[in-house]
Amino acid sequence: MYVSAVIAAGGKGKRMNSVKSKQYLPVKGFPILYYTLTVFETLREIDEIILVVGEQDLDFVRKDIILKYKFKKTRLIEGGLERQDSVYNGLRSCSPQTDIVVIHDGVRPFITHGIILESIEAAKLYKAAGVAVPVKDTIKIVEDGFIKATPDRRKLYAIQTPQTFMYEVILKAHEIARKEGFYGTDDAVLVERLGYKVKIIDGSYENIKITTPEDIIIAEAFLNLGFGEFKKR
Ligand SMILES: Nc1ccn([C@@H]2O[C@H](COP(=O)(O)OP(=O)(O)OP(=O)(O)O)[C@@H](O)[C@H]2O)c(=O)n1
Ligand SMILES: C[C@](O)(CO)[C@H](O)COP(=O)(O)O
Repeated sequence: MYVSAVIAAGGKGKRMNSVKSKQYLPVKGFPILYYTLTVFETLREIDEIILVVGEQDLDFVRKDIILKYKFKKTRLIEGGLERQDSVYNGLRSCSPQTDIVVIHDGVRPFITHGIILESIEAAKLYKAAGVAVPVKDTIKIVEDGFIKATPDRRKLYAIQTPQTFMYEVILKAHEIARKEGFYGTDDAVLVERLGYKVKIIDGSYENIKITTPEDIIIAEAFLNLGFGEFKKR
């Protein structure tokens, strides 16, 4: 089986409120994206990495990340306006022999090899798999500033990445969504709406998506503690 990874790193990171996009912010001396790519570069089962970045960042990423850190499996391509557009560009750039594609956010550096491998195995069995964790808070549905409903927490999961699919399934789902003008905030929803059952596999509360400024402090603490694949040296 030929396994491609699509790493989505074409966002502007508006919620981070920083001049530089958040995937390039340094944590303990290295850009966040360096950590995420390192996890995938060092996993033998990943055959190629398609890294999707904003058009304005292509030269900088090629020189200051891919060449500088000698990432051998990574190919760089241009992203789109929304995350979904970036992932679609990534999917179209996968090698023709791709069987399975692992889609991951460039800003989730604490993913582990173990979880990625489980997601690949689940995609082989079920065609579609997403990593998720049970929500810790009680979630309310709110309308016009008032609580409308309180869904049963036992059924609520926070979806993460990687989300891993048989290649032809996710490519078709993206193409249909584009044709119909449907935009979702993850990739699983695009196959859900076609009737596929997406297998949930256990994620990790460490697999945070670096989104707002306090997440940088958390990421630094996680690195100091040797979380993810970044064991204490
Ligand atoms: N046009 C886009 C938008 C987002 N992403 C990527 O998708 C991942 C998850 O998105 P999110 O955390 O929302 O990132 P941003 O869109 O950059 O953040 P914000 O919504 O705060 O602007 C990130 O790695 C981001 O770089 C992307 O590849 N292309
Ligand atoms: C795909 C995702 O990581 C699942 O949690 C997330 O939805 C992407 O982030 P965004 O902030 O919604 O773009």
